[in-house]
Amino acid sequence: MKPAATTTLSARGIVNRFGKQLIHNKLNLDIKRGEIIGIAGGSGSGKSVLLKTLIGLHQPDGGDVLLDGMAIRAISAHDRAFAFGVLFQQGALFSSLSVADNIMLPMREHTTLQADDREQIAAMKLALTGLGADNGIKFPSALSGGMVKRAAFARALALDPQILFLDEPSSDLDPIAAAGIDALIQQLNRSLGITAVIVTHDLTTLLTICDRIAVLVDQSLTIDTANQLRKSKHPWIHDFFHGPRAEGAMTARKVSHGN
Ligand SMILES: Nc1ncnc2c1ncn2[C@@H]1O[C@H](COP(=O)(O)OP(=O)(O)OP(=O)(O)O)[C@@H](O)[C@H]1O
Repeated sequence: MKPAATTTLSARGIVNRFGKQLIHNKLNLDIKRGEIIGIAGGSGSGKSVLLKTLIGLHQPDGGDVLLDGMAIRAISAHDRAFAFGVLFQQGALFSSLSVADNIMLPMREHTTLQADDREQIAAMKLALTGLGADNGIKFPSALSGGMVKRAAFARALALDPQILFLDEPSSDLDPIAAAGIDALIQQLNRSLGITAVIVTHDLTTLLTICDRIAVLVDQSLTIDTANQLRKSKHPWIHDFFHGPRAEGAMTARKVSHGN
């Protein structure tokens, strides 16, 4: 059990709508420093829109997102780049740039680091994500799906962010590669104390590495530990945590946690 932590990112009364479609109805979320929090919910429930809102890429129709008490709309894109590292769903690497150049891009945009230092840092980030510095010269088209995720991970870590956001980090990966990504998130959280926010459908990720889970249902969030959410009487939450896939993931959790 981790010690009680302070809130780092706070969403207050978030409203998002597209035309007549209400996506978020005054939802609240407090992300604690150093936690791994999962965001789950049905397809189209608004998880990606929520993630974009949290990092300031989408301006909500109502409510505010605060980073350490400051409204993120008042924080410059430059400062946000240091606060948030983002791994987008498909990796979103630039295909015309090598892996190392992809990782160095945020450093070129947001720091005055010299080329030698940028290269050294890129090699370090590649090593940190288990990809190996020798993969830096490759282009994204030469990487497997798991390697793309790790390269995108290395880029998300380029500026040593305070909070790492991951949109479906293990989607399209085989179970072994997916477990490797989970282990990497956990390792970064334990060794660097990084806060991680993971949007995922992957029950194994949710049940084995997340301290808390925020479930997006009925345009709002229900947030708790997996054990408490498994007791929920809400039909969607109950079915999500008690379906055959959830029972398999619970078995994996018992093996890794012992409970
Ligand atoms: N820019 C946009 N304009 C109009 N509608 C949008 C826009 N972005 C998202 N939506 C709608 O908002 C809803 C939520 O989308 P979102 O991508 O956040 O869902 P999600 O929970 O991430 O889904 P999935 O799990 O399938 O990725 C969807 O109905 C989507 O069509």
